Amino acid sequence: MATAQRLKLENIVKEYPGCRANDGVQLTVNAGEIHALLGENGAGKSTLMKVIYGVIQPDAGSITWNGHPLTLQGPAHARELGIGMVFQHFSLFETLTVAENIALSLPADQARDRRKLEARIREVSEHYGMALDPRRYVNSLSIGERQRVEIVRCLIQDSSLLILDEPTSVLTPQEVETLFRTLRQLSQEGCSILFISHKLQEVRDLCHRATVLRQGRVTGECNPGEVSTDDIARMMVGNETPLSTQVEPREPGEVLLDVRELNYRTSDPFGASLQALSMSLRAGEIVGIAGVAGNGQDELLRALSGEALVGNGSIKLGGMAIGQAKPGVRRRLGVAVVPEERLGRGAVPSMSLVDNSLLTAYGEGMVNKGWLAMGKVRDYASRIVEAFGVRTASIDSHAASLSGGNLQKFIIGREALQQPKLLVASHPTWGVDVGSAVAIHEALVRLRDEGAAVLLISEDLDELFQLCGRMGAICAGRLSPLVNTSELTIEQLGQWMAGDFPSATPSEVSHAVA
Ligand SMILES: Nc1ncnc2c1ncn2[C@@H]1O[C@H](COP(=O)(O)OP(=O)(O)OP(=O)(O)O)[C@@H](O)[C@H]1O
Repeated sequence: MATAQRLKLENIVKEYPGCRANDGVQLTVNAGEIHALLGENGAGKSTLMKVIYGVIQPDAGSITWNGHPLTLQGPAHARELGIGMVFQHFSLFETLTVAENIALSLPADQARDRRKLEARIREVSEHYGMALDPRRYVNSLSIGERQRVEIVRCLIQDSSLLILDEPTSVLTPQEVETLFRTLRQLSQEGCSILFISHKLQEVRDLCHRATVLRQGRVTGECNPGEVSTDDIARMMVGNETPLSTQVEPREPGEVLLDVRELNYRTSDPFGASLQALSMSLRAGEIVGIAGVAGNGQDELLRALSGEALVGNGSIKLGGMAIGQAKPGVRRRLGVAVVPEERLGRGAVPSMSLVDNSLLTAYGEGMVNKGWLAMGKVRDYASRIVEAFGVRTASIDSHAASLSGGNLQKFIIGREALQQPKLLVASHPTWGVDVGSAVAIHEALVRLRDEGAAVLLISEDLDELFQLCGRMGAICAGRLSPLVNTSELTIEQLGQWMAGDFPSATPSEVSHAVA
């Protein structure tokens, strides 16, 4: 018996100024199929998903839905037909409850009877093993629970196609397992799933079929279970791009950053206060900090960057106390920072790449006696785009118009090209394709070899083990000992991530670098 075809796209074209994001895309998704959409950063995946969800209209091409031609009027129309989407950045109101949030996307007749809606939320979430209390306020939910709200919201509307845009990048390994169980169950019940991810092993584990996009065009299809992750990566990035970084060990130099007994009380209700955190970083080494999101990583980055000024405990850079120094002063002393959030914190969405370059790299000869040397700013932006392979129509494009991974490459490039003494990088390869991840890793290793200290905060354990000379974990604002990576097993690191470690005393910290 032939499998029912749920969705068929033919010759979809979508053009933006200076860029053909989708260039004649063909795609079919069958009933009950988990279909991966793969491709390098800027390949056109998110654009295609927005076409399918009715957020944008294609310039050309046709969509067939359950055998019938379709012109989507907008997302509400898509939802009515049974097409649901879970975005990379959730669209929930923090001060409303789960049920209130879900009610907002339902037609009025379904949203009115709140009791009935709450019962339905409980029923759907229990059926799919995603425990959710409809009366809880969204601001009290973890990231994984928020994602559940988005998924349940789609399922309540009887979605028969669920689109997930990089759903696992924000989840802990345990949450990923739960999500995959739910997705497999949905697929067995006939729901189709379109799954965008850069994590190729996950795609192999979960997906029945994969379509690969490159520069807006389909370049291949495969059954991911039958090929290796390297084969899939090659389909995405071609033969020339290396798929992994060679990291030669290197003897580090003098202590550059010295943090002692740092206490910092966070005002973020979902963060973790830093408790007597001590560590030392030497010039010419990459030190990694693993941990489940929300355990103090952001607070540590704020304390080191100067976004938060700390008086309790000490931070010294090259022997100079900087705990009370503002971000601008620290930048002048050679501190560069890559925060986790790209839009809003790493870059201003409505500003061009040129202006975003100026924001942190102004010390690179861009300001002369109070006058801006715009030629230099433009040269700097062009150098970033060139050196880090940032795909953009021009350096005058707004940051918000870049694909997620390309903006990430731009921010890393902007910080790395300043040749900092200390780079603090949080999740530098989040949402970045396999080829670009290698380019970013190489940039970090180059900085190390030029004598910089790099603090790498990441949830990607492969990345940490590959790049770091020493590493440890942060849990509930406490830092484990930082030990030589060659002496650390993944099991031990897992225990440390769960908080099972003795507190490192200041003398142990000194010992670690002696
Ligand atoms: N609103 C927009 N204005 C101008 N260009 C855009 C806009 N949205 C996307 N683009 C461009 O379209 C291309 C495809 O972007 P898209 O976000 O679809 O890529 P992607 O495959 O999802 O990438 P990533 O893996 O990095 O998320 C990119 O070159 C991007 O700069």
